[in-house]
Amino acid sequence: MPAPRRIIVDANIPAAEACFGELGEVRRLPGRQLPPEALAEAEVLITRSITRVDRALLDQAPRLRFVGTCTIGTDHIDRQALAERGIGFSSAPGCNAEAVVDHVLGALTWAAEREGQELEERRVGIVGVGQVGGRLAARLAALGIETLCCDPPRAEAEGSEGFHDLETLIERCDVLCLHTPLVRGGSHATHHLLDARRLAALRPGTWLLNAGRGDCLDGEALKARLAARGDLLTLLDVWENEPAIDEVLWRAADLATPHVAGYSLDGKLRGTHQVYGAAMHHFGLPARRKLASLLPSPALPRLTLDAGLSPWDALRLCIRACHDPRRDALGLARFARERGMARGFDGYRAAYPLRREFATLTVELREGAADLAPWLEGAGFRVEHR
Ligand SMILES: NC(=O)C1=CN([C@@H]2O[C@H](COP(=O)(O)OP(=O)(O)OC[C@H]3O[C@@H](n4cnc5c(N)ncnc54)[C@H](O)[C@@H]3O)[C@@H](O)[C@H]2O)C=CC1
Ligand SMILES: O=C(O)C(=O)[C@H](O)COP(=O)(O)O
Repeated sequence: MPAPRRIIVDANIPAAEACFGELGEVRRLPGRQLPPEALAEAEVLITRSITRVDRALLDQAPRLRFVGTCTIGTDHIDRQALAERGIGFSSAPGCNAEAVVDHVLGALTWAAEREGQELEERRVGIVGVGQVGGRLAARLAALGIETLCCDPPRAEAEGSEGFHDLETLIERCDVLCLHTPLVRGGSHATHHLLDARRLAALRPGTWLLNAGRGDCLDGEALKARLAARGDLLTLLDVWENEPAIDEVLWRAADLATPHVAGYSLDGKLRGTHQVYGAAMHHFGLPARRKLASLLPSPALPRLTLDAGLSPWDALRLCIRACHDPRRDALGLARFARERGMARGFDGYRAAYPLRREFATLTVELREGAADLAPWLEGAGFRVEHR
């Protein structure tokens, strides 16, 4: 198959030239508004989640031979339409799952501090136990936190042991973390999975975190519950109608971030690299570029701890050294104030500060702090003893 010459990439894809430049001429464009003249010529289209690749877009792109999305989620892609036109496709499964889990730990440890509790006092329900939810369950278990998992598709395929239904999680958990993909039809649809009835059933004091997709939760119903009872702690990273999100819900949320849970540099570059590999394979070409050559060394490679910190204080310190979700909440607020919500939401994401994953930080423990090792390793940091 001849190599493609015209490649469109979303403007916010790091290392796009280094990778897709091996195929042909790379043109960066704003993903929400791809110009018709560029689509008319494009043979390869590489997106993130903000480009709706549907029949209307494909009608404008008659030369397209491959579409890639450097994201985990694929709800913005009409895969049936691609298949019908014989257009190759790849997403980047798992690419930023570690980053989302880092973000969840940052958000939950912040909530615990705000409420004057430790996380181990709460039972965490995980809805959607795939790449993200599964890794979250593993890290929470390593920290000694009780978790209940809900994943009906997995329960059906693998047997129900270890899985619970959503009603049980709502009834028994103090924290509910939503990590489902957006699925609009079928027996396991997730659109408004947390609907008015389920939101009303949440126990007073529940911490509700959504880092799946905004449409998995009925925002109007959540707003109504918060206005009527104000008895939930809400940690929202994804929203209905991004980027023009509901500003009343945004103000009501306790921690409101602009869909950046997966925004580590590591996660973004893994996404680019996975899709690059798939595109090269599609065109029968060798993928020579190595992921390691794209990743810079971390700006904060090491931290040293000595005796004196409790495990949770040590964890909070290391977590915040890598990623503090409050910075993203403040960033969204500032950008929204300066530019209006829709432009501010996208603007903050486009200017996202450098963030590396917990696994890039080595925590060196002096002798008096050696007993912190299981906690720090459990949370995802590398540990060395001195
Ligand atoms: N906030 C952010 O920045 C990010 C958000 N995401 C979102 O998180 C989603 C999950 O990511 P992964 O874990 O990597 O995907 P995955 O495909 O590995 O796992 C999703 C899991 O959800 C389960 N599931 C499907 N329908 C369900 C239902 N009705 N109830 C409960 N569970 C259900 C599936 O069986 C699967 O195990 C993505 O599809 C994406 O929408 C992903 C990355 C970053
Ligand atoms: O990977 C996914 O799925 C995500 O939700 C992305 O991390 C979101 O990033 P953008 O595609 O909105 O840049």
